[in-house]
Amino acid sequence: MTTPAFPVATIVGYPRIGRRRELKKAVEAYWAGKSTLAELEETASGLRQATRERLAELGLGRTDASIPETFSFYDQVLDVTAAVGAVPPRFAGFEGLDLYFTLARGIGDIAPLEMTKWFDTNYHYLVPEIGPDTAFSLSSRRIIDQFTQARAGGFVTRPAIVGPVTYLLLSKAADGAPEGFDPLDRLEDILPVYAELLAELAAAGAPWVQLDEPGLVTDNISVEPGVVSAAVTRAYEVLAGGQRPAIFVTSPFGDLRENFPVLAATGVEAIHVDLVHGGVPAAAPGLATKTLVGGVIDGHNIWAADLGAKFEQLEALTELGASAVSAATATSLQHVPHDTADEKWEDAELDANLHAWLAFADQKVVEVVTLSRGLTSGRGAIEDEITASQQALASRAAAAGVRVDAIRARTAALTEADFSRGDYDERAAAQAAKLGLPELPTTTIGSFPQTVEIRRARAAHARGELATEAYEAEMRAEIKRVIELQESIGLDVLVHGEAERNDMVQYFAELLDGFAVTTNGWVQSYGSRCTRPSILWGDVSRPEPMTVRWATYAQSLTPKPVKGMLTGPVTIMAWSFVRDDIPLGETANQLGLALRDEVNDLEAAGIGIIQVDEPALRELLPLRREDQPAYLDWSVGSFRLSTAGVRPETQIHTHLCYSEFGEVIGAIDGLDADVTSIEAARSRMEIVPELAAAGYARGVGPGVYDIHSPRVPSVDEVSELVALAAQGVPGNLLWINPDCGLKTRGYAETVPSLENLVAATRAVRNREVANV
Ligand SMILES: CN1c2c(nc(N)[nH]c2=O)NC[C@@H]1CNc1ccc(C(=O)N[C@@H](CCC(=O)N[C@@H](CCC(=O)N[C@@H](CCC(=O)O)C(=O)O)C(=O)O)C(=O)O)cc1
Ligand SMILES: N[C@@H](CCS)C(=O)O
Ligand SMILES: [Zn+2]
Repeated sequence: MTTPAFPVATIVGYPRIGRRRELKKAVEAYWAGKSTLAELEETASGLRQATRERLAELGLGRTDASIPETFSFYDQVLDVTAAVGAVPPRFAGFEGLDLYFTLARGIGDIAPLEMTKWFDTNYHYLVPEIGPDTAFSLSSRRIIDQFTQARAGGFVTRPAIVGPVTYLLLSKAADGAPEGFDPLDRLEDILPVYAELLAELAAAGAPWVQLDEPGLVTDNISVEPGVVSAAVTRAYEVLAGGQRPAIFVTSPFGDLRENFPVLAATGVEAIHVDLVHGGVPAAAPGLATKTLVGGVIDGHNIWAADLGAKFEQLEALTELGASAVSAATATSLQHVPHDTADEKWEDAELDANLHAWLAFADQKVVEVVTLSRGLTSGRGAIEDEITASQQALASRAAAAGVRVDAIRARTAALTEADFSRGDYDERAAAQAAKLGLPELPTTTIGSFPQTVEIRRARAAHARGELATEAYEAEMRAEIKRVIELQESIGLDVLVHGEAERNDMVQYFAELLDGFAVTTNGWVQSYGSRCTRPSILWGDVSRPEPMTVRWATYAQSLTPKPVKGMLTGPVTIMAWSFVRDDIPLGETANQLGLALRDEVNDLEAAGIGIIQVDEPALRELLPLRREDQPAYLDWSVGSFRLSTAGVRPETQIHTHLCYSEFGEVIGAIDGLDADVTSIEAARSRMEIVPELAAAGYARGVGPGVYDIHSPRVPSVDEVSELVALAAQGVPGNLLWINPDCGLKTRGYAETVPSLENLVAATRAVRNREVANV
């Protein structure tokens, strides 16, 4: 086969939710029965074509495979599950897009696939369930059809698929698989299906295909690195051997390290290296026939690049003896918003300056195209752009608020004592005496359903159509309803319900100095759910209390304790775009201090239990083990800083979810919270024996109600999970709560689910249930 030239400029992927979340709206309308399948397909097809047109307008080639096809209705890992037909038996009877959405969301008693973090991002993928008997066959032609549709619309694009090694590394063993079975054991069986797909793409005229292999940059996986390398060799020996387009393997999120020479020795035609998270690799045999694609533009953050420094990285790649070098992004751009032009910067706190410092997806495409011009025509051809990029960086460094001496002085003066609360047993005794809670206290994680009315009121307030006073009165009325509801259900520790919060991070970013927020900067978090990550550009401080009046209002309505509710420093950082000009640990301490002031103010206002959520604690864990201790040190430290200023009788809670926490139990212990609620229902309490084995001896609330699905768990189901939890957590330390907040749920399922949770707890307390 003659290898077609790899495009000199490309991106690993592009946002697919739409500039105005058109896909979210279309998919949700279809789920709600408000539109037909044909209408959904038409919207999706229109969005794909609009994306291609936009990328061509920004400078990517229309017909040279520069533009990747990275559209997905829900998730790119689920797309492979559908393509290879790896459908667990409980979904038998469903077909097409309805099967696809049922795998994602479940229905009735059919549980969906589990969802978990995609590498170190706030994007979540659906975990494939692979067993020894999973049958693989090419079961969806969508990937081929999308290429053909693009062709009909005047484009020759590059289909992009999660590669076979990463797909299996991200899978979990299906229920009933024998001990010791690993999904990677099925590599030989899945490869023929990938090969068939590649052959079909070649037959449809695709010159290149992209196989995404981020699994090769992490050693944070269950199998040994040597096993991964052997799988890479085998996979690409098989795939390169067949009828196929030229193969481009990407390696976003980290350094390929030992897998770089392994890939170089295979028959693939182009290899991507992430030069944002990793370094320029050493030359390796096999490169002479390959294109090296330098992932120099950060797809996971929003700062405009220093084009001079990026061009130097590309120049270093040209020294390695590859047949050609191209410019690209380090990761897919799905993790950043579409376009800075969609924001009204003149309205923003920081005005037009911020605009000049930023690059969203479209600006990043232009950066890549500019660098590629330097590659083809020499640095001189892009000197003006290099100078402009360096001037923007200089203006950013010098801007007011980027460095605030009083904030730096406060973090510099921190001592060991600021991070420590003293002896847990003494605290526990003081809290028990003060709070007088029953055995197995029941609580929720914080948010109650965000109803259409709440969101509508907030949108009207943002548009200036609803006065602040009226908006706040509506929120107070909602808080009152939620308090009364919890009292009537019989929960022990109440929450105010977070009605006033658009998002648990953005809400705080709007109130803290050092952050900017966007209006249209949506990024997909999972399926149709999106967030607008805030932009952390300067030194952080808290101009005034943020939550105290809401918390005290809620507490004034009930004699039961109401938890104060804050988002922790690590999670605020993980779900914002963080600055890249100072160490993360410094920002974490600034946030820790701002939150500490809030925690102390809540305590002074009479709030006796304060929850500081850290669901993203595991998310930022570095992908290479050697980098993890330093991260855990600053992240755990910043949480402790935020919570260590309170008296012993004030009970500090934290909450963890959306990740597997087994490997960071030391860090959970390090947080030194009095009570930790943790997602556990879907994994049927997997974390409990892990905590027990580690000797964890503070309060724990392993989730007994899976809030990700609209299913109402029965009293028996909840009792069973409580019984399982009780096997690993002593009764005096066990709390009963759902897995996570209820904001994505409706009241129709929330109320009976919480009633069942309380009923199950009472049955256990009354010893009506065995094994407890
Ligand atoms: C708990 N999780 C969170 C993560 N990240 C966050 N930043 N926040 C989280 O809570 N990561 C892990 C998990 C799971 N991830 C998510 C992510 C997103 C959602 C979610 O429910 N998102 C909502 C949008 C939330 C929001 O910002 N709401 C705003 C704006 C609402 C809106 O769209 N308004 C409309 C107008 C409405 C009308 O007029 O009727 C508009 O602006 O067009 C708000 O409430 O004000 C989503 O729908 O995607 C959950 C879990
Ligand atoms: N307090 C938040 C935590 C979500 S992770 C909530 O209940 O939504
Ligand atoms: Zn949660």
